[in-house]
Amino acid sequence: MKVGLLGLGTVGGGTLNVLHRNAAEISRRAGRDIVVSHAAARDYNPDDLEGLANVRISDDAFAVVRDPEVDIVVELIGGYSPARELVLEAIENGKHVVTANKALIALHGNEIFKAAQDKGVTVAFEAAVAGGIPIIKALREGLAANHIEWIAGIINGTGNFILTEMRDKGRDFADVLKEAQELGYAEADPTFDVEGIDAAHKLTILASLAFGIPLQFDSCYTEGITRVERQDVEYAEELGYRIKHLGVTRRTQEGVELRVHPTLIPERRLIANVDGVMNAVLVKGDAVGSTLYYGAGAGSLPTASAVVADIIDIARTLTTDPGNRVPHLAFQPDELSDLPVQGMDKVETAFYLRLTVEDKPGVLARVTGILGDSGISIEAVKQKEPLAGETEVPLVLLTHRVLEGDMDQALAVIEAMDTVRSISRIRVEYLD
Ligand SMILES: NC(=O)C1=CN([C@@H]2O[C@H](COP(=O)(O)OP(=O)(O)OC[C@H]3O[C@@H](n4cnc5c(N)ncnc54)[C@H](O)[C@@H]3O)[C@@H](O)[C@H]2O)C=CC1
Ligand SMILES: N[C@@H](CC=O)C(=O)O
Ligand code: NA
Repeated sequence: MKVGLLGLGTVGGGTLNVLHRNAAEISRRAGRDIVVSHAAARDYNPDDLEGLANVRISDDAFAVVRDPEVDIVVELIGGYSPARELVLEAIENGKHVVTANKALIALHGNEIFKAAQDKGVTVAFEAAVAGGIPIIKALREGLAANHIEWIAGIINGTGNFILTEMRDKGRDFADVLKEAQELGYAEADPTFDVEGIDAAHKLTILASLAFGIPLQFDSCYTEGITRVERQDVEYAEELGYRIKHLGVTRRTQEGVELRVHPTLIPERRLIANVDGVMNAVLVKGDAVGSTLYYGAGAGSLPTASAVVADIIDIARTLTTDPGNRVPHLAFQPDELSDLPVQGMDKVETAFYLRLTVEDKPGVLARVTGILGDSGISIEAVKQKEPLAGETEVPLVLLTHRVLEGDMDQALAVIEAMDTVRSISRIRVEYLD
């Protein structure tokens, strides 16, 4: 089976190397030899690549998707365009597609899967979510018996690497991000990682697979890690929590929650201890209960592992009737439902609040009084010592669960107090 490879960077290079190194084992699994015959890349480093001898390489990606010899196009160039046009043309030419491009799937997946279905080809995207972890396989196949209740995951390796290094070694945000870029973890535009956009792409995909809904990236609430301060990490730890960047999607009475944001998690939870570039996804199904999937969320070989697994899957089902293949979004395409994504004001979580207040008597009583008036009860309070020479003190509160709309109202009143300088808030999830 002949593969046309688009992109020879971190993931493309890893894919070429894994196909070369493990060729015999892969052939035994797939039932046929799988070879890269044609590749396109604007730039690549031949010293990092194995098995180049029989590969035709140019910088023309469209020549690959138009090559009649190519059976599968593997898109690893990233971005929206020309990735979308390349994938659609590959499908139109009757080729199967494998991609690691979560941005492409989250925004254009509905169009791409429709085109693939019409043409009877497969578009596989295991590497697009949580890198090497076979989470898409788990959701589409392993958990197919379940009514999925919720998913919560650390699904951006770069962000988790940054938070971990800041916490463990006190390193500077920009310095750790630079290292993540050098290690090949970060997106071409790293604001996608640190502003939560990459995690939102992945969560959008997970929600569709879990609940049988069309991809709706525009409705995902997205908050990144850039506003997490070191003192929040420290105070959270004093309270027995870790701060993780989490994607959460939950089925509710009214629809689904779809949200990506920093989150306090009790430190006793396994997922609170997932560090560095590792990812983890917790899935709660009604029959199976909670299941947890852990592994490298980014990097050359871990991501290539998922890409190559998809190629093998396609090789195994080449002769299967297209209608009998596993559906792209886990549910039969004519069975997708239109559950609405709920507004954040309807989401219920506990909250960590850090207020910077004037060090005066009565401020704490007034703050807790306002929260109480909105029906928000408090689990813990810590009033910190003022820093040397300062007249302002941090006031840290942990609340019980509350509707976000009620919290917004209470915080608007607290913010207006002349003794309150600033407020930061982080949602808290117990994940049970
Ligand atoms: N780096 C990682 O750990 C992971 C990356 N991904 C996804 O995999 C895809 C590839 O990412 P990386 O390998 O990190 O990127 P990269 O920047 O290392 O490699 C991109 C490759 O595509 C080539 N390229 C770009 N535009 C091209 C064009 N128009 N025509 C021909 N070649 C072109 C570049 O020359 C380079 O060889 C992206 O969609 C990314 O989101 C997914 C999971 C993990
Ligand atoms: N930039 C992404 C790469 C994998 O999807 C990440 O850091 O998780
Ligand atoms: Na994966």
